Amino acid sequence: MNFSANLGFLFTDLSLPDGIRAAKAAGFSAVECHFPYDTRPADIMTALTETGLPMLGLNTHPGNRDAGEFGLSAMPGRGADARAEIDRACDYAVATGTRMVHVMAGRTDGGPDADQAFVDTLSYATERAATNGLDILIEPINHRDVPGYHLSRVEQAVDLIDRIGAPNLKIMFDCYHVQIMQGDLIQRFRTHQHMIGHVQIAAVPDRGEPDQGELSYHHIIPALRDLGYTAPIGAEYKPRGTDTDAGLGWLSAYSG
Ligand SMILES: O=C(O)C(=O)[C@H](O)CO
Ligand SMILES: [Mg+2]
Repeated sequence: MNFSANLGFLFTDLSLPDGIRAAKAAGFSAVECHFPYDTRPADIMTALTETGLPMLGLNTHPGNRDAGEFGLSAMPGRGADARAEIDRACDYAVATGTRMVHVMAGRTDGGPDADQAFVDTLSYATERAATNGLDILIEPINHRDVPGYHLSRVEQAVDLIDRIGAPNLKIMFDCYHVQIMQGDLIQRFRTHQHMIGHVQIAAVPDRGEPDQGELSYHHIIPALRDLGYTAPIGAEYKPRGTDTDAGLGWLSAYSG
C-alpha cells in the first residue's frame, strides 16, 4: 500500500524539509503539503532529492485566516487576488516538481455570483496550470469544520468540472469531508472515479489516525485498490498525540 504524508498535519514540529525526511523514515512513499510558501523551494527540492519522495500536491494560499478566509477563488470581487495566488502556487509547484495544485474556494454566501467567480477563476487556473503540465484539484470540504465553504459536495465538484470542461481539473476526494457531508463513500468514488485526482483519509469524527471511528479503512482502502486506484493515498489527519511517529501503527498494518 502506498501512502502520502500530508505535512500540513503530520510532522508539524519539524520544518517542511525535515518533515519530508521524517516521512521517508516512517515508510511513506510520497508527501503533500498545505501552504509551503514560507519555505524556499530549493530547500524542499533538496529533501525530495535526498529521500526520493515526490511532493504530490500543495494548496493555493488561503488568504487572511485571522479574518476567516479559507481560500479566495469563489469570493466575488477577489478574482485578481485569487489569480495571483494561483500564479504563485503554480510557480512553487514547478520549482518543486509538484504535479497537483489545490485551488481553495473560500467561504461565500453560496449564491450565483460566487458560483460564477469560482468558474471564472478555475478557468484561469486550468489554463495557467496546463502551460506547466499541472493538474488543478478542487476539494469538497465539510461545513461543520468550515461553515460557508463554497464547495462542500462531490456532485457540486462534478458539475463544475462538466461546466469548465478542462481535462486537468479534478476532484480531491477527502474521505473525511465526504463522510461528514454525504457518506456512501465507495459508491460515490466509483461513480466519479474518472474525475478524481487524489484521495485523502482521516478518522471520522475526530480527524485522527485512520484506525478508529465510523469509517473502516481496512474495508475502504482495498475497495479503492480493487477499483484500480493505485496512486498514493494522502494521510491527512491530525495525530491524536503530540508525536506523529507514535501514532503510525496504522501504517504498518498496511505494509507487506
Ligand atoms: O482541509 C482539507 O481537507 C484540505 O485538504 C485542505 O488542503 C485544506 O487545508
Ligand atoms: Mg483534504
